[in-house]
Amino acid sequence: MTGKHDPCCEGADSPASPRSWSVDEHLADVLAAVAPLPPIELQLLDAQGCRLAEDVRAADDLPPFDNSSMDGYALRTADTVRATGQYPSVLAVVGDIAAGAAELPKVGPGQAARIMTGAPVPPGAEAVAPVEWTDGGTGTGQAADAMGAPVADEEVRVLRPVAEGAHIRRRGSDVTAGDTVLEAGTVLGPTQLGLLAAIGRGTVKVAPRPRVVVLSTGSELVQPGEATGPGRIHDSNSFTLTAAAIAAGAVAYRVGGVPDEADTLRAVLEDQLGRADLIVTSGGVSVGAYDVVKEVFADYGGVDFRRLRMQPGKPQGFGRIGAGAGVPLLALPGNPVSAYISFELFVRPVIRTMLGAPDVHRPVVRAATTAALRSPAGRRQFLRGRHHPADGTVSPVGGEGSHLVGALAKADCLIAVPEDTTALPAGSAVDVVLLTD
Ligand SMILES: Nc1nc2c(c(=O)[nH]1)N[C@H]1C(S)=C(S)[C@@H](COP(=O)(O)OP(=O)(O)OC[C@H]3O[C@@H](n4cnc5c(N)ncnc54)[C@H](O)[C@@H]3O)O[C@H]1N2
Ligand code: MOO
Repeated sequence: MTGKHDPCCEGADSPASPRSWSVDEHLADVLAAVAPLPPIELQLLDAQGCRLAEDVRAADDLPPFDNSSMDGYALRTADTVRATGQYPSVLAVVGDIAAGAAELPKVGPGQAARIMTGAPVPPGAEAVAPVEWTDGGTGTGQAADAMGAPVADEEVRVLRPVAEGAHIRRRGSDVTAGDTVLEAGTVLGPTQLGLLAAIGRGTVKVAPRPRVVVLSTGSELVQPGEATGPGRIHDSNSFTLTAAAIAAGAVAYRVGGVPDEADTLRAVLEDQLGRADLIVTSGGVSVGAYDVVKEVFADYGGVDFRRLRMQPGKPQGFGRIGAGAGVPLLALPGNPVSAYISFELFVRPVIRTMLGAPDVHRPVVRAATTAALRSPAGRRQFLRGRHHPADGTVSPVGGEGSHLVGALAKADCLIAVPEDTTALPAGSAVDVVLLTD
């Protein structure tokens, strides 16, 4: 936004609002205000990546009937006991069974039916000889008598004995009717969705992905692809935050570049409220003269603006807006690094909580810093870093400035320096928040 003082990370605290919150206090307050979303029934492909909200049982056996695993001939094993390449068993072909066939010929002694992979095993047959174990047969197996009953038109020579059950996939050998095939809490990927389809489920009950509206405010913002002009910059936050919301498991809607005009912001919010389970804004939460975000949220009531004892990400807003219980809203600072780190520390856990995910927080590991670190007294600092798991070290990337998006894009972790620490020599052990999904 315009009219802002130096957006450095150590802006002066306002004497009018002396209270400040720790990172942990703010996180606890934010998480206390949200809960897992109620489950919904979704079409299978809409449920990809979602967590099952029910135990799923199979209504029927899988496979649902005995069927052939090979293209070949269904036959009786006794007919092939003495079969060899030199002295094949010669069987009369009494039918031709394609996958999906409903009418099946009966296979009697001395008979065989040509059968395709996946086709039902006909009555009387005890095994399937793959076509490679035969001479390939000499007919189509489709001849019928005057009454339409199948008759042997040609023959097939079987070149070796075929054991009982050979190349037959038995009914229920995969899944038995009544089995719990997937348990509540399972994340639905391609193979789980395939299993649901295989047992005939068209829809499934899941924890829905939260619908997150990401909105960046600031009259200086220009959308990427458009020319900037004097004093203008490209809106990057709405992309970072939308992508981060999707990576966290949400469905995200990006609303980029809402100018610092109260009426416009109000209208956009009204418009977006209907499709949001969560609203995330960036910009306008500090003390600038044009920070209309605070003004507009004040109209809704219920949005609290705070200063946190952290760097970056000091100014934060959160609450609920809209009718009834309202929609939870997190208002993040505009500085791009501040916005992203605020997302990782507060918004991501909110999304994970709404998803009912067991892993709400990013993993934290200990590592030795490869460089000396310094940090402001009384604030937990989150430096950007690269983690080297092979030797248990972490290297800071870029400086402290909360505008450094170039360095941010090279980082794969955050280095957390505690509030009471102002300097750490190289080699010191630090907490490292891993950012890789
Ligand atoms: N007098 C004070 N000034 C500032 C303080 C303070 O305590 N006293 N705090 C500083 C800190 S810390 C932060 S963080 C920022 C937060 O400011 P806002 O949330 O009001 O954000 P803006 O003023 O709108 O923007 C700050 C900065 O970020 C750029 N920005 C904003 N939105 C985007 C976007 N979508 N994409 C890319 N860049 C964006 C904006 O142009 C500014 O440079 O306040 C400090 N000031
Ligand atoms: O840049 Mo500001 O560092 O606190 O969020």
